[in-house]
Amino acid sequence: MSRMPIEKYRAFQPIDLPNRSWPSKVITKAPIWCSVDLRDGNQALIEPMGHERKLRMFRTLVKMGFKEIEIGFPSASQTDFDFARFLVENGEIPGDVTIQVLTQAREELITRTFDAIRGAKRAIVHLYNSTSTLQRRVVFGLDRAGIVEIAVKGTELVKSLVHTIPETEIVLEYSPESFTGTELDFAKEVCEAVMDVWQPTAEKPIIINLPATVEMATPNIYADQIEWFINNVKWRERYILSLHPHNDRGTGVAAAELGMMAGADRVEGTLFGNGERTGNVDVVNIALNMFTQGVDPELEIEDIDDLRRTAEYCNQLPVHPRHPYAGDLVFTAFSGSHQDAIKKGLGARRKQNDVIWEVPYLPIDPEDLGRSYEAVIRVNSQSGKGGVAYLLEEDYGLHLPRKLQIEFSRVVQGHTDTTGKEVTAGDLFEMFRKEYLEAKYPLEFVDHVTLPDTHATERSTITTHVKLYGQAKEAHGIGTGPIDAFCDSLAKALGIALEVVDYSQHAVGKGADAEAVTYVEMKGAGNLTLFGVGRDRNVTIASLKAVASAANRLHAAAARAEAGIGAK
Ligand SMILES: CC(=O)SCCNC(=O)CCNC(=O)[C@H](O)C(C)(C)COP(=O)(O)OP(=O)(O)OC[C@H]1O[C@@H](n2cnc3c(N)ncnc32)[C@H](O)[C@@H]1OP(=O)(O)O
Ligand SMILES: CC(C)C(=O)C(=O)O
Repeated sequence: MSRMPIEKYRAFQPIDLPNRSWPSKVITKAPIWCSVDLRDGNQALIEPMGHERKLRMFRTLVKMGFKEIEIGFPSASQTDFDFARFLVENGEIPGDVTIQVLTQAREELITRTFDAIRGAKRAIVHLYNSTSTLQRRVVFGLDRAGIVEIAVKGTELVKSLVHTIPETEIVLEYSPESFTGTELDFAKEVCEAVMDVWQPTAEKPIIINLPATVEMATPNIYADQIEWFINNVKWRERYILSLHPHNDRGTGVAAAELGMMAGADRVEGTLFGNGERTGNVDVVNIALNMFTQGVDPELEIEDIDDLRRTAEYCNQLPVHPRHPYAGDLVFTAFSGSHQDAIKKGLGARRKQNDVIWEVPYLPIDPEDLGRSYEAVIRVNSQSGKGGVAYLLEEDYGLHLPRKLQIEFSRVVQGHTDTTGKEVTAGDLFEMFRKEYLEAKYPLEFVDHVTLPDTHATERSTITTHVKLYGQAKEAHGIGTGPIDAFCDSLAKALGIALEVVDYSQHAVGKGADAEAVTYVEMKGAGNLTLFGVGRDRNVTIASLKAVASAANRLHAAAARAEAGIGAK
């Protein structure tokens, strides 16, 4: 028997934090957002963005309300350098937006970084070096002191260059890269050493960014690490604590949320989670999670489809159809019981005019994200009557009586089971038209004259013109109303015995274009009952057509039964 090689792996050790307080905290306000789409996102692309795609992404981020945007790694590539210069020189950076640039703690890279941001009003210089036990050993071959020295030297150099661009306010961000694989006491040591050099104040704080460069454990561990850091590192009021989660275990969003509960002030991430390997944390996801809790996310996400298209264009990568909030299918229900509950939920909302959003299976109102209800319910072989009825009602104004919904959904089910394919609202209407409105054989209604009986005012007499098996026929009847009289005429003259079981009618459309739609449930030979539907500008004609439709459907069902095919 095969076995996974579990001996190659070991469990992440829990953090010793007996009085952890984050589990009972609640997120009540948005963090400081920083987009890293143009840096961490970009460095992970198959084809990194060129100038035009970068600019489109930058303008989109500004429009969304990001106040801090990492625009690249200017010392690493000419494209990134030129892009920084373009933004600065062309007045692309709004007064309330701060650009951020990443650099390794290496002299030539730091110097070039300063050349890139010269002239900006304010810039965050983001300095990093890896601090994890693994990278110390295999990448740098250095002990703790050697790693601290890289960070300190880098910080000293940044500090010494600040005066060379006095027109630019410089904020330092320091990342002990691969923080999640770093012993907490060492993370404290290296961050405090950086702060000792930089000498931040409460008015001019440093940004300490604690990245889950690789997500190595459950998100509660990340929260513990953040809370431990806040409790143990000096000068809490002099640093902004920033999170930078990746998503290796698929829990990047959870890690960010628990990290915020643990006291973080700031979150770095990307739109829809593009980024190295499984991605950076998805800021849209976190923001909309907050929104669904009634907390202002302080990002504008009013047209999520447009945003998704922009991200897909800039990254040249698709967003998964099931991606939270943004995927093509997330506001779509195929399964019958979901459709039924959504239909009822939306109906109840319309009636009650509720402010609070509560619709089964829809944690957010699609309209709030610029999406429509149209895509909410789609029909395939997993669907029930609710979805079918919803689409016919929404798109064609047809309010099918409940029993007709059941009857017609069997017709649809037969079709979807055979094809295995989805059916659109247009397909459904076509099926409905063929099944009910076009049911004209063997009996076709042509015309009628209905008169109230002068001797008994409650009764109507009718003269109908129909075709039976293509032959024109005239028939006469009398009854309590036009339908009853029509049935009487059919029975007397043509031997078609029908009994009305249920009847309803409503208008479709408005004004001169309004039409009546009539649904009649009729009992025929052998007590079989089926619906007929008629549609006409004249309410009486709509009803008589409905009777003819039912007669034809009963006839077809009887013929199928006789042939042993089985009546519907
Ligand atoms: C987790 C993250 O996402 S961090 C950001 C990563 N992003 C990128 O790497 C994208 C852009 N990077 C690049 O284009 C290149 O790596 C450059 C231009 C920055 C540097 O390129 P190179 O000079 O060829 O060096 P390379 O990237 O291979 O770096 C390796 C060297 O830098 C050292 N180094 C790596 N990171 C750092 C750091 N943060 N600070 C100081 N030194 C570092 C390594 O120890 C190694 O030194 P060695 O050559 O003496 O062994
Ligand atoms: C530079 C750092 C913050 C980074 O990108 C990471 O650790 O993922």
